[in-house]
Amino acid sequence: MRLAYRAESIRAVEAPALAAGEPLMERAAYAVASAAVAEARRRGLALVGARALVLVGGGNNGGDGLFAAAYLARRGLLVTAALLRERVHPEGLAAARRAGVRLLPTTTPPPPPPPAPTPDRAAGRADAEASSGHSAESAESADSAQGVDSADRGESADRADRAELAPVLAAAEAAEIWVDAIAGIGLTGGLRGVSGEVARALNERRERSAVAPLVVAVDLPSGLEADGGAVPGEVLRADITVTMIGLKPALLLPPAAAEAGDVQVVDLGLAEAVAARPAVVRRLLDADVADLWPVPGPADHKYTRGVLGLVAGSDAYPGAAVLSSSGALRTGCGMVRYLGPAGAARMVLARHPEVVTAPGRVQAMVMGSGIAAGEPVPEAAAQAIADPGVALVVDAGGLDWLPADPTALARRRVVLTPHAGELARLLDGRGEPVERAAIEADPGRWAQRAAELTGAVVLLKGPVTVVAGPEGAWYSQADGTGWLATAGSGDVLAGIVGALLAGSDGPPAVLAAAGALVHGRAGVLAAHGAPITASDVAASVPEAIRGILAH
Ligand SMILES: NC(=O)C1=CN([C@@H]2O[C@H](COP(=O)(O)OP(=O)(O)OC[C@H]3O[C@@H](n4cnc5c(N)ncnc54)[C@H](O)[C@@H]3O)[C@@H](O)[C@H]2O)[C@@H](O)CC1
Ligand SMILES: Nc1ncnc2c1ncn2[C@@H]1O[C@H](COP(=O)(O)OP(=O)(O)O)[C@@H](O)[C@H]1O
Ligand SMILES: [K+]
Repeated sequence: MRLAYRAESIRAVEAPALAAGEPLMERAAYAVASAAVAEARRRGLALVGARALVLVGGGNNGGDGLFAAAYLARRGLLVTAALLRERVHPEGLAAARRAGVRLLPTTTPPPPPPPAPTPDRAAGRADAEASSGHSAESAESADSAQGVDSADRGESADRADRAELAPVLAAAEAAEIWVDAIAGIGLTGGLRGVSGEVARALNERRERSAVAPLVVAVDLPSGLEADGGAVPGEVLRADITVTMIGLKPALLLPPAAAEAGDVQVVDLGLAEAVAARPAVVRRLLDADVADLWPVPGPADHKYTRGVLGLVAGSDAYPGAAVLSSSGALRTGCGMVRYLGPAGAARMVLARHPEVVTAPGRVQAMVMGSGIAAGEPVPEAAAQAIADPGVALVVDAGGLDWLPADPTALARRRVVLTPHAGELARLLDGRGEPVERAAIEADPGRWAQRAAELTGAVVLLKGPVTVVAGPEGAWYSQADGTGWLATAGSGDVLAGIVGALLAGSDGPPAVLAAAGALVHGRAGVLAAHGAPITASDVAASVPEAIRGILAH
């Protein structure tokens, strides 16, 4: 399982270690430099003489970057550190200077107090330094700036303009490696001022360049806020993110996580301490799914394995009945009872003669797939909603059938499986109008809100599937492929999750996440890099499970 921790947990873990004098920053920096070197080698880059640009912010993230710059310089790279703040980490700066890192200030120091004004020289020095390469002198100008950190004085204090950024852009142009140490867990709000400008300019530059640089982010791609999945503004997109102590929520949650590239966790020797903190985002791996999978034992019979009821499909969308049945049957439960309209039932039986259409006891019920919004509640669905012993998977049109009072479902095992459009409708119906686009911009937040408002677990479908439980933690599964974006693939998922709820007493959130993993994997296996139908996804479910259980 991959686990992500809030920034406050990371800080709580690092504080005693820092107080005890553990050299966390040196370890972090060494890991960043090593990751950059390893990836550069993998790309066939000759290290000695290669150029690296380290973007340095004013906090400890910048400190990591400066120490990493020093390591890289000692490995023979030609390293430039762009100092995006007037004040940067002093020990880091000293280390970088000792290692021969070329230092490039970018901000103009504030005007000195009257009555003895002195010329504002830093920008001039930066320019001069850019052309002369005299690092020591320019470092001094950055070091000796007397003003408070620009961030402390608000946005207007970041007085870099395009001209002052020119040397940074020139250094970026020349560099094969960019190390992003602008900000990490200390960032609040979207990147402002010079940092935002640099990130924007470098993103543009990278899009245009024939040979893209290797971008290594320190802790987080700068511009992401650690604790959520939203992208609050410009973010410097990374190929590799080396993150310290533990994953941050932004590195697992969509859409932020897509900015981070390949994420490497460096525990800095604090793995045990961080494991004692609450994880707010989890990502199941195959071994986790294997551990929870309901594998039948010798004493099992079909009723102990669980019976799943299906109220899915309609005259308008009969295929959903077949697809959710297929998903459930391939996932494996003792019996599938199809309880939808007669026309769809005939189609289900033609494809799956093993499905039972007689009413009877069920452990779980899938309802709503292939049923339009606004349809009345079918009797079988109403009975299941009223029976606290039945676990529910509620999809599509079924989302309208839920009780308005969230406490009604509070102790039930209920999983809602909307996509963003259906979630927007659900939230609107509960007095929180929100656009589909806003949900897609922060799926974790809105899935969580829907969980609070309904009392159910909410599995929000999308390129990354987010599962939110009313207790306030997420699962985030990114196991699928874009080929899964095909009509009916969500019906298959509902069947998979339903079969898991029928066959296991496990907590619904983790079973929903396991269902998303299996569905995603089945999609990948079925697709093999080519288009698939939802039926193909269902057909590949056993192969996905076989691979997982072989773990
Ligand atoms: N304390 C330590 O020794 C360790 C710290 N670590 C590093 O330190 C980082 C946290 O350091 P800090 O708490 O100093 O914070 P950061 O360095 O992450 O961020 C603070 C900097 O970002 C600027 N900033 C904040 N919001 C901004 C915005 N919206 N736009 C532009 N600039 C903005 C601030 O002015 C400041 O310069 C971690 O992410 C990690 O990289 C790790 O090296 C582990 C050890
Ligand atoms: N780009 C993507 N990458 C991975 N999975 C995706 C992507 N787009 C959609 N999916 C998955 O495909 C399924 C589509 O479900 P849904 O939107 O309900 O379709 P339908 O209603 O037609 O069945 C969901 O499981 C979703 O997570
Ligand atoms: K960073």
